[in-house]
Amino acid sequence: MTALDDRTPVIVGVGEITHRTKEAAEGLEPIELMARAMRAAAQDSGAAALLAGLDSLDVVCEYSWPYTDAPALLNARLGCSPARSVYGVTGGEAPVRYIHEAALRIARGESQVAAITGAEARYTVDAAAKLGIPLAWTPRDDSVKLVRGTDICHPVAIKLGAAMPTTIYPFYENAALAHWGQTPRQAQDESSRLWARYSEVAAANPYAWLRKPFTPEDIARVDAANRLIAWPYTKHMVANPLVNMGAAVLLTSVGHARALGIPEDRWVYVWEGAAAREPRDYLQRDQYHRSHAQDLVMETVLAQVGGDASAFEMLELYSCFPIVPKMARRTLGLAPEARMTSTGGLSFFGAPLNDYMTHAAAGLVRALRAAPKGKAALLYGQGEYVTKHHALVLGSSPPPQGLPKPDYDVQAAADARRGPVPPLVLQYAGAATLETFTVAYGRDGQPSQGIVIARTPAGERLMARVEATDTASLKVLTDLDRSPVGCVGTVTAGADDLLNWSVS
Ligand SMILES: CC(=O)SCCNC(=O)CCNC(=O)[C@H](O)C(C)(C)COP(=O)(O)OP(=O)(O)OC[C@H]1O[C@@H](n2cnc3c(N)ncnc32)[C@H](O)[C@@H]1OP(=O)(O)O
Repeated sequence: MTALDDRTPVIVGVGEITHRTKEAAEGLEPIELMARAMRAAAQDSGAAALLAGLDSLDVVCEYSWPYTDAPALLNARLGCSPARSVYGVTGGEAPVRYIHEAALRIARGESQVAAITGAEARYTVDAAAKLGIPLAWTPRDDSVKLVRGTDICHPVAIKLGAAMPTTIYPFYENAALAHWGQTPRQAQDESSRLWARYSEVAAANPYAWLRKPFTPEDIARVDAANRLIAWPYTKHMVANPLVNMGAAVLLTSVGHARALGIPEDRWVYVWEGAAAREPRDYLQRDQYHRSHAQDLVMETVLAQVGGDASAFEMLELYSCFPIVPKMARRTLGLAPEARMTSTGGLSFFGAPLNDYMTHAAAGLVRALRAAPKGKAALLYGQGEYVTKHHALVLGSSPPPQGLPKPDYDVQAAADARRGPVPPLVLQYAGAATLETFTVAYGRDGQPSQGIVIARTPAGERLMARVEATDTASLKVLTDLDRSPVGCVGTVTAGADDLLNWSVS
């Protein structure tokens, strides 16, 4: 057996905090949640000296209470002075990338102790705002630029109210179920069963926000407590950002872990990974029934463990909306009833925006420590609007291939799979075939409008509204027994320079 390279990166400490208070005055600000998670991670490693030697810090981009300089505030709270202190960019996959890149820096000998941390406190922030209670926290800095859908999406999508994740992911759901030959009812059944299993995991996770198992019926049934958000997703099928949560992951090298006396039963190894992205503007994509970037990332990590997903003892497949793990599990060749989370998912564990995957990493680390030697786990995060994909293989034993490979980018292979992108037209009248769609609902449970992406007979793409008063078209869009994708409607000029689509 070859000796283990001292530069081999290992995760040695994980920490999480979930602060489930209803009292705004008791709420902890995000920087404090991060500080507590970092201290918990150091304690978890068993080496108090670990934080003193921190040389690299990544703070996951935070939205609920923006700070002028979050890394500096955190370092001051912890008494650390890492040479590399970076505030992240938006994206739910970001923690996976930061862990991967921290491991590569350690393998290159550029870093000895690295931390990834993040937190959100939107539950408290929103509760305090509703009650008009000022929060005695570090002053927030609203001049900090936070990327929103309106910075990313095409102007026509913004005008149509389709620049939010809750509207965009249903475009993929509705296109994919038609492509897979499912009826909407079958797809809804798959989503609610899948989500029920995520909720069971959350129920057993002490850090989860909603610690109760939900049945598939609870998740799919539309009622006052579980209103439709955007067809076909109910409130229980979408990520819950109203949480107070923080998490941290600490990495070091095998050599340094030994020097600090960190016991081997704390070590979890970083094996390999892959990343790719879709065009940021979703109207510039070739179709909506799959993500080439996700496919390539999944295929690459599958090949890294020998081509059979059963090699993953446990998985975390990102779960902001059911379509993301539903697509990923098909590419991995997993059975519908496979367990795809160790955390509980963004609807039930909770969705601290960009930071869910730091919690997911913590959960997988704990699970791998308890697993037999030689086992692998898959950590897959996704960001923006089915846009950024990053997967990382962790292991309970040293990586079989030696130090992790520096190049994890599979972008060129993903791009090579793309078909032609249809030109977008903003003015059009006549027949148009439905490519995909959603229906947005108000708080009263009534549809506020349908939003469709359709193709002209010349193959151009357009985006149009279905008026709330066009009940015949909305009935076709929400028929559970027949997908409307592929059906031909008529486009006419509508209000605000936008187009209307209606069933012919
Ligand atoms: C790459 C990515 O990760 S993309 C994903 C990005 N994240 C998202 O898009 C978040 C999507 N979700 C949401 O925006 C919100 O959950 C919404 C808008 C659907 C619902 O939020 P609200 O309108 O504020 O909720 P509402 O007023 O109906 O109910 C509030 C209560 O429901 C809870 N709640 C809010 N959302 C959810 C949810 N998705 N699931 C379960 N409970 C929820 C709140 O915590 C609150 O609980 P309380 O009664 O204990 O105080």
